[in-house]
Amino acid sequence: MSCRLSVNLNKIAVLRNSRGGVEPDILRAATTCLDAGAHGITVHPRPDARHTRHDDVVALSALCDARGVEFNLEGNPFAPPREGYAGFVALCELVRPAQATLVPDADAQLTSDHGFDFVRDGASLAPLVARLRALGCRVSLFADAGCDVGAAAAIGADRLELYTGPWAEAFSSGHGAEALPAFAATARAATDAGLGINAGHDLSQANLGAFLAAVPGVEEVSIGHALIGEALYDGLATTVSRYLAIIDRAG
Ligand SMILES: CC(=O)[C@@H](O)[C@H](O)COP(=O)(O)O
Ligand SMILES: NCC(=O)COP(=O)(O)O
Repeated sequence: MSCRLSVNLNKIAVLRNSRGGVEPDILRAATTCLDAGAHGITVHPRPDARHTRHDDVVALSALCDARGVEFNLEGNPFAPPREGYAGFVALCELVRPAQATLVPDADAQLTSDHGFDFVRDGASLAPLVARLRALGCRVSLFADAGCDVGAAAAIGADRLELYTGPWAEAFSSGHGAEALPAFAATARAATDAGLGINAGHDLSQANLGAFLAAVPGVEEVSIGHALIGEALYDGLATTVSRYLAIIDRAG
């Protein structure tokens, strides 16, 4: 199975918002990534609208629909709406993303840093997952390596997205080999339970190949922070094609 690459464009919006206005243009960035072969676009609009905003979600969703590629919308379904942020489920109802990825982030969190506690949150997640699936979305749940896969499978989602922050941290401190077995075991258990596997957070050109080589069945990676940073040096299209080459080599 060949893994697919969804490029997260949050960081393009960070740069744009730092000055107001429309540059860098998030639609142009998305088009460049897709032209370079990326399989889809991800955004994770946050309630404080610090990067991607309501209008970005609408415009990127339309672009992905027109291009026939996956739009992956991430967010916390329990975060209340506020001015400028309709709420995750309301956004999904509006744009019907091909994939809805549920992430348990607190409102003011710097970035995502953990998956769901499926035993604790299963009963509240199940009806939301059913509602999103009824919209036609594939539903993915953000999950820690070592999570309770049985409890996750009972919720009725299609996939788990493995939170790879701990992998990236272990890799950069020279302890990657110690971190991988928990990811591989969780991926195997999820596959056995009928769940697909996505992965994301702090994946980079440096750490992606080793992750894919060790963790079976990863169907999609969503990558933003490192990819946009690397693109400052090498250009967005070249950087996307380098990720695709890493994915190809991993089989
Ligand atoms: C779920 C996940 O790991 C990413 O979506 C990450 O949260 C990106 O969000 P930021 O760009 O706000 O860090
Ligand atoms: N789901 C993970 C994602 O979209 C991108 O995370 P990151 O590469 O920005 O850390």
